Amino acid sequence: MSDESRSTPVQTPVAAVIPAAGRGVRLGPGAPKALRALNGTPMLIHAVRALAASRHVSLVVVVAPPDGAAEVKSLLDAHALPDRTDFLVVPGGESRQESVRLGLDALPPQHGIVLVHDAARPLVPVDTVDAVIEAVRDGAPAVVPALPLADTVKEVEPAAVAGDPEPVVATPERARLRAVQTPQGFDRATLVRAHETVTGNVTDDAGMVEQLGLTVVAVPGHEEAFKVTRPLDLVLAEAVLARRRLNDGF
Ligand SMILES: Nc1ccn([C@@H]2O[C@H](COP(=O)(O)OP(=O)(O)OP(=O)(O)O)[C@@H](O)[C@H]2O)c(=O)n1
Ligand SMILES: C[C@](O)(CO)[C@H](O)COP(=O)(O)O
Repeated sequence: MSDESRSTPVQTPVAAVIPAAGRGVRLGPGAPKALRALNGTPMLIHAVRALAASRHVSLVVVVAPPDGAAEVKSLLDAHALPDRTDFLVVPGGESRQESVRLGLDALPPQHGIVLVHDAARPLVPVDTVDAVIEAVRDGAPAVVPALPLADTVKEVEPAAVAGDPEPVVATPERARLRAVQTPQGFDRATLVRAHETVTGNVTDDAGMVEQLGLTVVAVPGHEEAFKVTRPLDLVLAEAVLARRRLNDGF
């Protein structure tokens, strides 16, 4: 696309907000999830490097566990990032939504495009990051990376007691479903408006933009952008890192 036909000029600076303030309850006991090691390096550092690998990203805002901002700042100081990338650290909130809002509040004015990326998706490839940025620059107010599903999905009547049988009420057509990842990319003003306007239970930022009545578009996600949620995901993440080392000839 030529630069004249873009709604967001190619020079518009891009910032990434990385919510990293969650506890990681589903991962089991231990340090806050973002600070746990993958192959000896904190998950958060992998995630920050993954976003900073994009030459378009000039600022990374890390939203740290509420009492962990100083520790996160020291970690970032100790692990080199590209010279072109600045970073800020702010303390997070009670929910992912609140943590993202606190990250947005810290952004300097010049960043017109914002990516929101889970620290819990430490291995997203740079091509996925760049595809999201490109789609925002091409005029989409909100962009999600997404993958087709491998499993058939059922809608159920949730059981009152976990583990009890649950009646199946529907089988949505799988071809129309996608599993959504991060980074999700936004025209900044749209994302700020969504966070000012939408309340209630949302599990991703693009869902808030949908509630404003705006169009969200999906671009191809990547299997390595999976979210580290449960213990087996740590095993998978270390295996992906080992495969990368082999491919890189280390
Ligand atoms: N109060 C919160 C909760 C979550 N997150 C971040 O949002 C991302 C996605 O959340 P999830 O994977 O659910 O992480 P946790 O909330 O830590 O996981 P759990 O629900 O198992 O505790 C993570 O990078 C997490 O650190 C955050 O910044 N602030
Ligand atoms: C934002 C997200 O990663 C998109 O798949 C996901 O919705 C986060 O959900 P979680 O319950 O906070 O893990």
